[in-house]
Amino acid sequence: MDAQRFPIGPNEALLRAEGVTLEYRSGAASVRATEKVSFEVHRGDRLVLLGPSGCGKSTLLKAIAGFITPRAGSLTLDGQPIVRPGPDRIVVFQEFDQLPPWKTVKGNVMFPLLAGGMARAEAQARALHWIGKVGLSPFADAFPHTLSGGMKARVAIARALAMQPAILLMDEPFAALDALTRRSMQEELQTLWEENRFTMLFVTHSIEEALVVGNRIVLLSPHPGRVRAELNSHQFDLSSAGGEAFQAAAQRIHRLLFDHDAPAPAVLSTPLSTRLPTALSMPLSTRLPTPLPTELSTQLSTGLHA
Ligand SMILES: Nc1ncnc2c1ncn2[C@@H]1O[C@H](COP(=O)(O)OP(=O)(O)OP(=O)(O)O)[C@@H](O)[C@H]1O
Repeated sequence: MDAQRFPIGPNEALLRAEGVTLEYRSGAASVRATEKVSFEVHRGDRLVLLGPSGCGKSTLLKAIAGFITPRAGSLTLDGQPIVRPGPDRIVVFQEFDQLPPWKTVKGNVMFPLLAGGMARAEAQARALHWIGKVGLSPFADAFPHTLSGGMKARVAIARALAMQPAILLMDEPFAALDALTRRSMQEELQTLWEENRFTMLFVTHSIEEALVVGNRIVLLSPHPGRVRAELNSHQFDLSSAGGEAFQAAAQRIHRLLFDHDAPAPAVLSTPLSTRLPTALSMPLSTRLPTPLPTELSTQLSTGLHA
């Protein structure tokens, strides 16, 4: 991998959402998915959009991917307005059956590279590099139906990173996986990020996943999504899951999202200088899975502790 492809600038905003209101229209009816949402993703960030089901997370990701035009506000990447889809923004979804079943793992990863005009030999080398990075070298010639859910997730991530996007957009990529596989995928994603320092925008409605995966978290209110708070979470990883500080952070997030009597947080008034300046301060410690306390296996779809 050409390390130059994922440069980290000092405190540099790569993606900017400013006052983004998104709506779905059907005839005279319209559904407002988000309202005046603002946040920034810096180069090398692992920013998580966290909020309950229906708060507009996926819609925001679709708008950033260029499939939906904001009703109000603006989205820019590297200072340029986002007006259409492009190879600089690749989305990984949770439906891994998006992998064409008639193509091998290698064929799946090569496909968008070839479609983008890359020479076959280069596409193959690039594909094999990323297949190796996600630990699937022995399965390069396997077909998707012979792979587990976690392996399909790895192929989707390899395919996305092989495109060397400016930003990787992940829409609950591990939500369909069993709990153990989900945890190992979160860990593998961390390892990949530590090795390659790509920029990622990750959508989830799991508080624990947000704390483990992100270096910053933007909390969205229930429908229509508005920014409720922005928090640093770079100090957490799978090894801290279940610890006191982790539980306190999870409970605080839960209160911010659902306790309307909680004091209003510093929504967007958090000065940029107090945000995590770069993703470089993420500890590079080895991550040892520890069991999550059951009271914290919080899924926000219900708004209640599970
Ligand atoms: N194609 C559509 N047409 C009309 N309304 C839609 C469409 N897609 C989503 N919505 C509505 O927009 C709102 C936001 O949906 P969205 O899928 O972005 O939420 P979400 O936060 O990603 O939810 P989840 O976590 O359940 O995936 C919801 O009220 C949803 O019903």
